[in-house]
Amino acid sequence: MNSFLVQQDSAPTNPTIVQLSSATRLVVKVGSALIADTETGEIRAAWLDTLIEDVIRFIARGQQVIIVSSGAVAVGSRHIGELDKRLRTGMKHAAAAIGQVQIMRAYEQSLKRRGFGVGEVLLSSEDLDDQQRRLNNRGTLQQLFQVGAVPVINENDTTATTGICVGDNDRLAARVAQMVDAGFLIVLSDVDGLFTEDPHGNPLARLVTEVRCITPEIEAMAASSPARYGVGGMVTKLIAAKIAMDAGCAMIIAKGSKSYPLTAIERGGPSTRFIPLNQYRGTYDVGTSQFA
Ligand SMILES: Nc1ncnc2c1ncn2[C@@H]1O[C@H](COP(=O)(O)OP(=O)(O)O)[C@@H](O)[C@H]1O
Ligand SMILES: N[C@@H](CCC(=O)OP(=O)(O)O)C(=O)O
Repeated sequence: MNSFLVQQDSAPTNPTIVQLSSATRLVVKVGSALIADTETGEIRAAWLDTLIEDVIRFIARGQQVIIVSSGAVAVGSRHIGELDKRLRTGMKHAAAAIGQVQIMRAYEQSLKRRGFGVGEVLLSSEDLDDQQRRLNNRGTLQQLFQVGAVPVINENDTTATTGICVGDNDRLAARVAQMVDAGFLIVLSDVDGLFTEDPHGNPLARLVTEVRCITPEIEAMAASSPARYGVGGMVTKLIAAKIAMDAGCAMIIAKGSKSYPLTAIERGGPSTRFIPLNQYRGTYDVGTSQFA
């Protein structure tokens, strides 16, 4: 049997409803193009409100939700008049420092309207590599849940340079999911999921709805990002999927640009689901590495 299923017809829905309610803990990763308008760099506050409503609904049913949010550079660039250019490292740090404040303010305002607080957690690669730091971060996240604050994580961009950074929030989110033993990592992006090729390059590319094993064939589908602020494209999302699946966490990639993006996934909207071995209900032949 194939290790992935390609959606063959034009119906924009998944055949299986995703049971997000089954997880105690979820990590939701928000891509730059969702939080910041791609043309103006302005925060998409109305959209953010609908995401937060979804998050609060999950919390109300007893789940813990951690948000990993990109967008600091995209939002900050607008404030330093560099929206149209690829930024040099120093300028990127400045943009991130400015943008991060704006983003957190938007999360805070939206959560406050619903009676919740927000906790900003900025992580570097050392925070994830070092066991003691990982334990400290886990503890902090747990405390935030207890006091009714939703953790919003980003990479500590002002200190991140090549070699000492995670580099993209797909991997960061996967490592956070691993750190907190999340049941689901939901990657909200500007595409419905993994396609057989970059759909922006080939409109005939087909959506892959389910991946049980990241084979070289799957890896060959992924390209990097043509977007101005997106980092890594599908390449880093597949690396993230590997990290998550190895940790027993299912990962979902879905387009998050419309209102209530988590509700859309739960209602069976289009997505790619990466299912780890421990959640797969069929049989797996270790000898042939095949699913049946
Ligand atoms: N096989 C593929 N399937 C879907 N998207 C792909 C693929 N290969 C490359 N991409 C690109 O990846 C982009 C999403 O990644 P990115 O721009 O980094 O978004 P985000 O900000 O959500 O992380 C898509 O817009 C698409 O152009
Ligand atoms: N830490 C960066 C995000 C980098 C990143 O991975 O962006 P994206 O590919 O849009 O998730 C920022 O906040 O601008």
